[in-house]
Amino acid sequence: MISIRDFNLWYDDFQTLKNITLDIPKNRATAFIGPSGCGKSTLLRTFNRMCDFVPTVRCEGSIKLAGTDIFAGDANALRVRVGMVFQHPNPFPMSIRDNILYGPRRMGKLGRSEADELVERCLIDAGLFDEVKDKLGQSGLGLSGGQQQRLCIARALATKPEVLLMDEPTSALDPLSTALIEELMVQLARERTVVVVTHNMQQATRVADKTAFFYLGELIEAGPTKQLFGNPRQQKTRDYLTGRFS
Ligand SMILES: Nc1ncnc2c1ncn2[C@@H]1O[C@H](COP(=O)(O)OP(=O)(O)OP(=O)(O)O)[C@@H](O)[C@H]1O
Repeated sequence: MISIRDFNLWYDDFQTLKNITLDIPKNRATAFIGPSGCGKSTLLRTFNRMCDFVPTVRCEGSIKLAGTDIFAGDANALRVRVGMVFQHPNPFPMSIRDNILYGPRRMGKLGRSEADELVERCLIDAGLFDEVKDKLGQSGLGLSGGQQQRLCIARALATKPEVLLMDEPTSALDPLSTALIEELMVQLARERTVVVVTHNMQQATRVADKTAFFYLGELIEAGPTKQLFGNPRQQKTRDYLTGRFS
């Protein structure tokens, strides 16, 4: 679904990503792991061109989404296809219903019943419908942290993205909310491509079909999650997984 070839990225003259070549499979979950500062989030953020907002960024190489260069077209059109969920839940200060309709309304007018159906479908897909169905008009900010994160997932699903990027989506949540979101990631990845940055190795083993290990801006190793954790090919991966460095 996403094909990255010889990709390099600099912030000013600091090279953050070095010669990355990687394929992200369609309708699967892929995890990015590695020590803090190795470039996982930077790579994730290039997939929907969030890097465009950082004036000091310079890139070289190619990233294709379903065969098309992501840097060639309009960034907003790309972001409709590539949704994102952040580390800290960030509902907009508006109702649960309006949070979900925010993106679709910017794309065009929606009829009442079409909007109702979309809100219900996104909330069901995000595993939140039963908890909020009687208070869709209330503020999204009144929900618990875990519910807010599921609302953010529902909002990200509303433009029907083919790819969902998740940047440490559970690191601010309690274990129960984390378990719910991990379950959700597995379900979501059946119908769309999910890419998740995580510091939680167990999370990667639970949710990801493929895992990529980064170190100091380089992709050290990528492969099926079972193989990468069970039988890593590179000594550096082995050392990281066994806690020799963090
Ligand atoms: N906007 C920015 N301007 C300058 N440097 C940046 C910017 N964003 C990230 N960096 C630098 O790029 C490097 C990679 O950061 P990035 O956040 O991608 O790493 P990471 O592996 O996701 O780290 P973490 O796990 O701590 O989130 C770091 O050295 C960071 O300081």
